[in-house]
Amino acid sequence: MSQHLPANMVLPRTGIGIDVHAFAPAEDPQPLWLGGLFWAGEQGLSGHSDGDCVAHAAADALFSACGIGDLGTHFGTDRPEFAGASGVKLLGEAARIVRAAGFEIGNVAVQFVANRPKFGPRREESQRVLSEAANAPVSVSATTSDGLGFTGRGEGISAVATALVYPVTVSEPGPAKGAPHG
Ligand SMILES: Nc1ccn([C@@H]2O[C@H](COP(=O)(O)O)[C@@H](O)[C@H]2O)c(=O)n1
Ligand SMILES: C[C@@]1(CO)OP(=O)(O)OP(=O)(O)OC[C@H]1O
Repeated sequence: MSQHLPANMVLPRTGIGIDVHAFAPAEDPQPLWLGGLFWAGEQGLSGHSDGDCVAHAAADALFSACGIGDLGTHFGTDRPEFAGASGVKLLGEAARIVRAAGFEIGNVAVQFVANRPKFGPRREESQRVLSEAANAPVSVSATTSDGLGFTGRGEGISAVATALVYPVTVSEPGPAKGAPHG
């Protein structure tokens, strides 16, 4: 498909990502990693990796924006090297893949749904860690689902993310100033 755009106009591209992880069962407790941070004393999430659904949703939104598949395409659960991998590492790797595919990242916005952990006091810290991983602005917000659904029952955490990317075109260098024409 070809798009007809005015000369010199570059369209940014949006992407979306959703990720959900269940809390690990009491008989197999896990540390909680969320938004790139360790949350001492909080119930952890289960997963092939560290279960950081905020970082995963952000990575998925980046892949979605570029049209280059999703988390499973790049970090499948059949890949032993990603067992226990940190969300920060996966987000950093996703950003590297996105740039290798010819895009730059405008920003990523993530919201997660959970009763706990109480996110507000650590928002800045989380945004700093994730933004450093992506080398682009990542904002994170949180909400409860007012006690409703699996997040309300405390069975797991869900996260949704959007991303904005734009294609990077490497322009040919023009003629040097003063160079003869023709
Ligand atoms: N895990 C969470 C959930 C929410 N917050 C903050 O509380 C605000 C109110 O949440 P409601 O679901 O009751 O609307 C929300 O806007 C967040 O600022 C939080 O810090 N951590
Ligand atoms: C991240 C991967 C890979 O370790 O495993 P999980 O931690 O299970 O996470 P999920 O969000 O289900 O995405 C699939 C995988 O790519």
